[in-house]
Formats: sequence, C-alpha cells, structure tokens
Amino acid sequence: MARKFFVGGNFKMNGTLSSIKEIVENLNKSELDSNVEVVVSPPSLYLLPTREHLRKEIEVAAQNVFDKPNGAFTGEISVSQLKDSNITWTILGHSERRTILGESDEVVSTKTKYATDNGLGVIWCCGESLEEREAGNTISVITKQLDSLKSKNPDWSKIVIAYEPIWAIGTGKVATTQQAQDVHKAIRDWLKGVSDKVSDETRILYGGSVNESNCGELSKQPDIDGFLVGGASLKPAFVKIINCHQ
Ligand SMILES: O=C[C@H](O)COP(=O)(O)O
Repeated sequence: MARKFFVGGNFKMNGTLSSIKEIVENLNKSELDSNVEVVVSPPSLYLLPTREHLRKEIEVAAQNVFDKPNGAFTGEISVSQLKDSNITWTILGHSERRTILGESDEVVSTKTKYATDNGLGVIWCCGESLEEREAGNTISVITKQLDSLKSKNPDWSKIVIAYEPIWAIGTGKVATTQQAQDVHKAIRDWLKGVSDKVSDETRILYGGSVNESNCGELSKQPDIDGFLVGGASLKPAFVKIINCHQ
C-alpha cells in the first residue's frame, strides 16, 4: 500500500508570537502538495493561536504530553487539554527529552501508550548517538527503544516513527541516503514482528539536518516516508521540503 508522505515541523523552543505568526501566514499562502500530510509543532504557549490561524489541512502537534488525565502535575499538559484546543498530535521521545530531560524508554513508551489510547497521534522519536553509531550499536539501540514501545502494546495506527540520529540533529551533518535507508529498512523489518499490516502502514520519518537541498534524494528512498524537520521548519524553505516529493 502507498504510505502518505508525512512532513513534521518541530519548532522546538524557538519563536515568538510574531515570528510564528509569520510562519503561519507563509504556510497559509503557499501552494502545498496535497499528497503530503503536514503537522507543525510550536512551543506549548503558541499551540492554540497556531491552531486558530493555520489552514485546517495542516495539523498541529504538541512537543510533549503527560500520561495522566489531570491533577497535581505542575508544568505538565494532558491529552484532553490538547484535544480541547484541537491539537491532534504530539511528538514523544525526542532525543532532546531523552538526553537533556532524562526521559527513559519506559517513560516514553508509557506516554505513547496513553496518548494513542486516548486518540492522539504520536510522532515517536528514536535514534543513536555518535558514540553508539561508531561502536556499531545503532540497530541495537533503536531495537531496544522499539522493544520498550512494543511492550506497552500501543495503537500502532496512531504512531508515526521518526528516526533521528542524534549526531545529525542541528549539526548540519545529515545522514547519507544510504545510512538513513539502512536504518529505516531495519525499523521496517522490526515492525514486521508486530504485524505485516503495521510494517506496511507505519510511516518512518527521517530527521536530522533536513533542508531543501537534501530532502529530494532522501525522499526517493523506499523506506523514508517523510521528515521531521527542526531548524528548517522555522524558515520559508520549509515549504520546499513539504513539496520535495513533487
Ligand atoms: O525534531 C527535529 C529534529 O530534531 C531535527 O532537527 P534539525 O532539523 O534542526 O536537525
């Protein structure tokens, strides 16, 4: 089956009301490939204004969500609060939350299970460090992350996987098309262990220094179904990445 190409824009902790308004205006006026599913993820403070002003066919994602319905969890945001603002996706397990904020595989997997069970789409991130790659441990690291997720039996139909080699994030050092395809193929093969349907239907995104120059070649790879874009999603060239498939 043909998997719909998917492009996510992760603004991370960047932007102001005026700069994000500019991004929204640029996306609203641009011609976008209707065969591409687009999701943008501003900082939490700007989720609602982004949702209210952005063209409806582009969905909005949080960059994190908690795994309890409500309560005394200072600083956290719940699935129901996101859905209350028509936020339909969240990013989970981003390497910056795993390494800087100490989110374990268990925490990420529990959050993903809770979010998908409660109707939120999840862009679930995985990836290895440069040391792990140089030690030849890339696949074992990602397999461990995937095994943790599988142990929670999430709703795979609500999950998009983002493979983001940590050494390529924000460095300008994009993975080669072969490096990316090799890992995506390994993830696709691992997904067969869940079911053929999950393997066939789950989109696997590449993230890590994607820009308008390298997205075309990467998008031609059989197991690369889209991108999770950081820095370049803050720039007008983000539209070229969305349309790179054309
Ligand atoms: O979530 C996005 C990834 O961390 C990639 O970020 P980047 O495009 O700035 O390298």
